[in-house]
Amino acid sequence: MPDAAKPVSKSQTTITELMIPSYANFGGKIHGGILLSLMDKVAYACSSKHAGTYCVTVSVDRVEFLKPVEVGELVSLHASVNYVGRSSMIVGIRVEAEHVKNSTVRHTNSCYFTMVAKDDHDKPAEVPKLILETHNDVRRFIEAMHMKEIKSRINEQLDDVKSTLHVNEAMELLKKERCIIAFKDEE
Ligand SMILES: CCCCCCCCCCCCCCCC(=O)SCCNC(=O)CCNC(=O)[C@H](O)C(C)(C)COP(=O)(O)OP(=O)(O)OC[C@H]1O[C@@H](n2cnc3c(N)ncnc32)[C@H](O)[C@@H]1OP(=O)(O)O
Repeated sequence: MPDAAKPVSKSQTTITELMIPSYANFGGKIHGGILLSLMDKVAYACSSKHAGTYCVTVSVDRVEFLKPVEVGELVSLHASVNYVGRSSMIVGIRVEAEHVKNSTVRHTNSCYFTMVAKDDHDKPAEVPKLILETHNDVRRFIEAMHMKEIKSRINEQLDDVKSTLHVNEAMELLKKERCIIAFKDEE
């Protein structure tokens, strides 16, 4: 019988990994794909601890590589379940890069992974309720509720734009953009 509720603290997970030279891109900085893969790993570990089942990644929000990560730094990814629905969980991930020699820690990114728990038949499975033990837990839960709502509004608006867009009529919008229209013969 799965737990009816679990505290946020029970599934909080941190992964720390040394950034080795083979993780670097042509510019010598750590490849974004490596960081994304670590984020996926920690989101999976954290969500499956909460759910007690296999989980899948459904959606990734607010991944922005604003500060490069260097070879030799220790990257720590701190994950916690911020919000639960019926089968979905929003996992917040804080990424920090530590330069061991000069003892500096930089916050490089915070992002949000939506994970869904699956049962043995590959169907979405109900997850335990979340026990909010601190004011931070409550703040993150409420922020996630807002995030979900804003995202759904943005998705609706984008669908609306796509379904009502008439390219020939909208070309006027391109006048100030840095693009050149050069149609080749279209079949
Ligand atoms: C460079 C080196 C590489 C090395 C590499 C190593 C990588 C090391 C990683 C290891 C870590 C392992 C990680 C394994 C995990 C995967 O990798 S999973 C692979 C990628 N993900 C998938 O395949 C998921 C595919 N999608 C699905 O299976 C289905 O769409 C889902 C997610 C089950 C949803 O199914 P559905 O029939 O729509 O079910 P439905 O009941 O409508 O929705 C279920 C829930 O999903 C939510 N949902 C549905 N769509 C969305 C959406 N778009 N956004 C948000 N929520 C949604 C619903 O709101 C609902 O939530 P609740 O109300 O239940 O809370």
